[in-house]
Amino acid sequence: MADHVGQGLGSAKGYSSPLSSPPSSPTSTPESLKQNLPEIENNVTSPPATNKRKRESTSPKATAKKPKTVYYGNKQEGKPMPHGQPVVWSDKRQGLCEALPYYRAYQSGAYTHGGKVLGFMCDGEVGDRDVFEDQIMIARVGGGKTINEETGQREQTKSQDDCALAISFIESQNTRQPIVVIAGQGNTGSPSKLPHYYNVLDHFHVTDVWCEKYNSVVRWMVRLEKIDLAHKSWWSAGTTSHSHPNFVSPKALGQVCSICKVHSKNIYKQGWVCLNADPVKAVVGKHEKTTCPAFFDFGRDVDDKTLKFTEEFLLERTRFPGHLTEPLVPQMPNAADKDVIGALAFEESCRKGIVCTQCGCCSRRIHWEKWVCENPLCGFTSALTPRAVPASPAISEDEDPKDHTFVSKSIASTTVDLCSGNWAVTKYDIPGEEGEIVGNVFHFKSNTTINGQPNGPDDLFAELQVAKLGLKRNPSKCRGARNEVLTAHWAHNWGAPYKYSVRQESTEFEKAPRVIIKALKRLTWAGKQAVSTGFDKDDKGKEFQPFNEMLSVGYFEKGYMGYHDDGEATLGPTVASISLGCSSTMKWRPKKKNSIVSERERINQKGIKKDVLSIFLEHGDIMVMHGSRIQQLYEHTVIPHGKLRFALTSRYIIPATISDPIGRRIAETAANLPDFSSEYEYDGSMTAGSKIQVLPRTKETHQHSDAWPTTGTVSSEDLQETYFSVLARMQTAGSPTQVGTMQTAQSSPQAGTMQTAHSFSQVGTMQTASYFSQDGTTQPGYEQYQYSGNTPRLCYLAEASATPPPGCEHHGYLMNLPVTSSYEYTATTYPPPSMYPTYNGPYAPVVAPPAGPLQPQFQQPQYYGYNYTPMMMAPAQNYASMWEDGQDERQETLARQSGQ
Ligand SMILES: O=C(O)CCC(=O)C(=O)O
Repeated sequence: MADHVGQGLGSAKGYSSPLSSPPSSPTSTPESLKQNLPEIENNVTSPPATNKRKRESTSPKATAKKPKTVYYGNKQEGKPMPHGQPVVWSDKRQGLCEALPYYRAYQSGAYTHGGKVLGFMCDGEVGDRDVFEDQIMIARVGGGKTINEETGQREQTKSQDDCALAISFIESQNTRQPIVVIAGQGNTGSPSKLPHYYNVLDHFHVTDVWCEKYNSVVRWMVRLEKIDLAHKSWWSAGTTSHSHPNFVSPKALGQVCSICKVHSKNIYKQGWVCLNADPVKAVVGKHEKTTCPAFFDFGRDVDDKTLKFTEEFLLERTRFPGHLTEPLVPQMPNAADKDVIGALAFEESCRKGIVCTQCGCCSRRIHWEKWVCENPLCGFTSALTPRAVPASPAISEDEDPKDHTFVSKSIASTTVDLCSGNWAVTKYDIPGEEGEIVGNVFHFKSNTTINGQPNGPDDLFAELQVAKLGLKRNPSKCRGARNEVLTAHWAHNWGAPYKYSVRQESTEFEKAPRVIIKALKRLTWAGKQAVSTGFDKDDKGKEFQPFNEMLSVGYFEKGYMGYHDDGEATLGPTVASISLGCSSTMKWRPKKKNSIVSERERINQKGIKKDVLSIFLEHGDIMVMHGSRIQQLYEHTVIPHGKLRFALTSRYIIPATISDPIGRRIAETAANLPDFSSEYEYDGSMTAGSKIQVLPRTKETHQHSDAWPTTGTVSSEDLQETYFSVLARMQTAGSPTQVGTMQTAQSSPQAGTMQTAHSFSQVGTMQTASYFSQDGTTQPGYEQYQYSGNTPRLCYLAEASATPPPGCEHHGYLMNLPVTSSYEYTATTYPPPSMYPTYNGPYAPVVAPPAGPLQPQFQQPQYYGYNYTPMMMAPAQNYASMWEDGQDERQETLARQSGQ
């Protein structure tokens, strides 16, 4: 390894997520990966032999498969095989842009940031004088090409005067900025056959940026030299030998121009020429070109198309004067990132792609819950378990709702009085081309009371975070192609399949998680309200059609849904959606091909119009659009303002419009509601959905200990140390009803009793370590608890999922987990098990402590946010009847606790 490479990478801070504290795992460097890459044989690349990068979750199968190199019908047929393989590659442009911090250029051939070039793409459009060798690249810089109507080729027909990209290359050279070069299979000049469509070559540095003429047209050129010259480049033809760099000779010497006094190198075989055509220079406060009059004047007739570079210019080598600070393989977000205070694992860095540590494939985050390598032959996956995000205003960026609200003068707004509940509803009348009303947008404004209702928005938000929603990003353009573009949000459809331009998977309502059905009921209520007060309310026959579909959409930080309409011919006139999580702005603008405009209108060149309505949606708000013509005349977009948001949107798909009878049957069956759906009927009232009794609460403050890890196995020593301590620790700031992280420990020194450590790192997922003491010896591990129901105010049920050790009984808990930011949590009792339709197993009753000597901690029954039998393993019996029996006693205890 060359010294400079080692040095640079040693100090690499990595392109890891902005969440990064110093990574806990070693940074994977290009060098280390290179060393691990075996020589290519029969076009097959083996994965690196070892990879120590820490991952929170990785498919165990990942290392077993050997990804094969895929060759396309590229422009390099007949070229020799390369000496090695790229450590980073992609077959999708979006993959590169999402996974590589040094190449976020979706369109252009170079990625600039802070006025410097960080990444450069050499794909098609190879110029006559371009050079692509083992150690150097020479290429034309930037734009200015148009289609030549005669040849049909893209050609540069006009001189490039000021070239912003050339200035950025000069800045990279001056600041010693390494540039990563990527080569595409469209490049005819590569010395070998490139194995993937996009292949990351290596770090280069700029040695020369100059202006030349080609076909009498001025153009900018750049010469880049590979930084690590000590090792043979992977793209060298397999048969060529590696030439070690000579930094002394040859050198392309030059001379000073007698007119402008500026030195130019001697780079053309045809002779020296002045190359001074600075892109722009600031001269006394203004920008002025300082091109020398002798620029590109050879003093004789020279056909500029036939110019050739001198051997010296091609062979000279320049030691890179800077340092490599960023690796070719960016660090993927890892557990250390997640442990940074405030990090949720929904940050933009987690929305981005990764470079697969097994095969180097740039992989977009297609699945909501994990990264899956996009190389179909690999199988690597990686995940970060997200934090439980509380339903709190704190999860929205600091936005002023007024700044996100706009109502065009042509739109009348009125307040709608609903007969039930305390929703504040605003109705907007949306005009057509003649000013007639074509539909309404309703904004149902929620509030903390509505949000906190059982099965209300807070509960829905908590449940959505743990439900299996199958959310995926789907192609919005060019499905399967190199330029395929995935949406900036994740989605999954429920009920009748909803077919629109973005194709996605759909699951019938009967298989949907309960949260979908609960939300559907709320949207159905809102839709009905809207239709009964909408612009066509008097039009008989325009009855509300209950929704038979729901699109669940999830957004990470910086996700969005672009302008679109819900105007498919198969859809009914009403669309309703509920917003959960961070706030967002929803905006409507008239489509191009109609005469509707906003008073702010200044139609831009592409005919795109300004928004006529913009509303600020907060957690719990419901939006309803009613009127098909809204969809014909307008399009809408949604831009969230925070790290996590869900939107559940329902529509009515008209079965009669599905011409294929099988498709119609499938849609009808998929829309059947599960039997339990009637439990979640919603009528807008304040008591709606409160089948679950809300009982009095008390607050207790408990000892706080940091001794425990938030995840992982807890040793019995840990248990002893934190003997019967309760830790309720908030991981996220916000209101006192948020669910945070909670760890509990209970223990008993007696044979036949039990020690338990509970560590809650997110709503609904509990990591546990349990130790059963049978005969004085501790037997670790047996329980893995699962929860059913995941809402802050619902009781939680922990159920052992494996068989207990001999002599131990199955054991269950009822729990409740509201956690406040001051290390207090609210102890709430819970209604009888019959109130919990999702659970049919046994419940641990609250009973008195066992007889006999006890540790002081166990001498009183404890109520730590949940009631349980402190140390005794309850024998299997009829818990439900025991519950009933203990009811009075519990009420008394509660009354005592709440000082009544
Ligand atoms: O509220 C949202 O995020 C998007 C709703 C929407 O426009 C849709 O699903 O079509």
